[in-house]
Amino acid sequence: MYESLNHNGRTVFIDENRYYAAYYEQLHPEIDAYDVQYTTKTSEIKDLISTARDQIKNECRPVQNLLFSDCKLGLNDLPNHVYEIDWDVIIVDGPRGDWADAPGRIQPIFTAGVLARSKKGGNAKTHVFVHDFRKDISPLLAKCDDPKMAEDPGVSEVVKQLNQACKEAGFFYVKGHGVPQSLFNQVKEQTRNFFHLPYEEKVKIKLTPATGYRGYQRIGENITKGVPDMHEAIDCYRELKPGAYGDLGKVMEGCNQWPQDPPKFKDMMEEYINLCTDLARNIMRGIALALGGSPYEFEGDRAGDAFWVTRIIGYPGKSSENSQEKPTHDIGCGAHTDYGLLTLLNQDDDITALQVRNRSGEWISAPPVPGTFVCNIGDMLKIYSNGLYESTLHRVIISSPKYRVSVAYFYETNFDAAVEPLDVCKVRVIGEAKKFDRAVYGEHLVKKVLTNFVY
Ligand SMILES: N=C(N)NCCCC[C@H](N)C(=O)O
Ligand SMILES: O=C(O)CCC(=O)C(=O)O
Ligand SMILES: [Fe+2]
Repeated sequence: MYESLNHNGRTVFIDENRYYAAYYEQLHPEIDAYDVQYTTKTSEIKDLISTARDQIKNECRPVQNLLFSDCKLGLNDLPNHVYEIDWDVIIVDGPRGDWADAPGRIQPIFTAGVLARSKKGGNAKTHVFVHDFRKDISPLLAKCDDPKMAEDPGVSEVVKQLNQACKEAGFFYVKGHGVPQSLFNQVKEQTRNFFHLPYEEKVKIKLTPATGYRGYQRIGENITKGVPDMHEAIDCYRELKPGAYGDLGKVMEGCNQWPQDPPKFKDMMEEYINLCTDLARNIMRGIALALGGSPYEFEGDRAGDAFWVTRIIGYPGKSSENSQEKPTHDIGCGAHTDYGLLTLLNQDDDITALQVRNRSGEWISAPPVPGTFVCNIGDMLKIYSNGLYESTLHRVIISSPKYRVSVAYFYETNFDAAVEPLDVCKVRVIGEAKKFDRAVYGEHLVKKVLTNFVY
């Protein structure tokens, strides 16, 4: 990649592992690779930032020659010429920062900033890209049962990031989520095993109106805006006691239908769903704080008895030698928004297919990041937030020949919740014409489910 992007220029690669740097140089003789020693720890982040602020006029000046600098945030042991070149592009994609003793990216980020600002050769810009978008929500999870969680600095950092992500993108990746990696990956593996079975086997748990729309649907059976989606799926919903929500609940009444094969599929999924429910409730506490409310805003009558939906999905590959049915087009799932509060998506590690529409109307890929959930906001949270947060349009486009699986967990409000903007949000979007009508979640869901299939 570096070679094709860089025409007659030079590329320097920096890594904290001396052996890796040497190996990299061997692989790419046109690149110079150097090793570097990071001296920070992510656990010191607060001190480091306040030192930098105190020293902004002295050691940690934004424009300076780092070779002679004592700023703790700067890297000063790289080869001299690295500081002298007017770089066009700097990419920061390391080192790791996901545990307390990890170095974190504060040194490369600070250094890149100084190099960009300290150019000698006129006005040309240096572009700095920082790859660091995964939200580690573990500080929030650690304090989620503490009513004073908002006062914890780790929690308030997560809340700030959630607010920014929900406002700007409507989508974010979550790590540090506490779902064991083995289970996280196992649900995808067993999903793959299920869809690999012959149709006769899968159709034993067929979805019909009589099953409360629970069970297996073949490729093309789900419809989005009139177009059949090129996916097969098992749909599951929280089970409702008969008559629980009167006529409204009737459509969704029924028992989930679990396959016999793979064995223990039901047990695995129920364990997974329970963990997702806890996780989503806790992320919603963070989002409640982000909206300026109490952490428990989405409990009680709103989502204290949360309804949930789980879709276990398989997408045939493009040339589909690996699937029983040929896809007739490449739309795995047409553009839609999700219906409830928050979606936790566990997608296959090595295939990019999910796309999200940004505020300028462009479709942006949301590639898999192993071990993380992709989260997005649903229609009910858009209403609660009075439109401060958008329920983002997304779709799945098939371009890989490989069969792709994903497991989407949807955390919703109470089935009978009457949803309207929170008071704290009405205040925040004052003067804006946008105002949302009240919606009853169960009505919204039933309306969607009844148009998702033609029976
Ligand atoms: N429960 C949720 N969110 N399901 C999302 C499925 C989106 C596709 C569906 N055919 C539609 O048109 O909505
Ligand atoms: O499979 C995916 O990546 C997304 C699925 C999805 O958006 C949905 O089922 O609502
Ligand atoms: Fe979706």
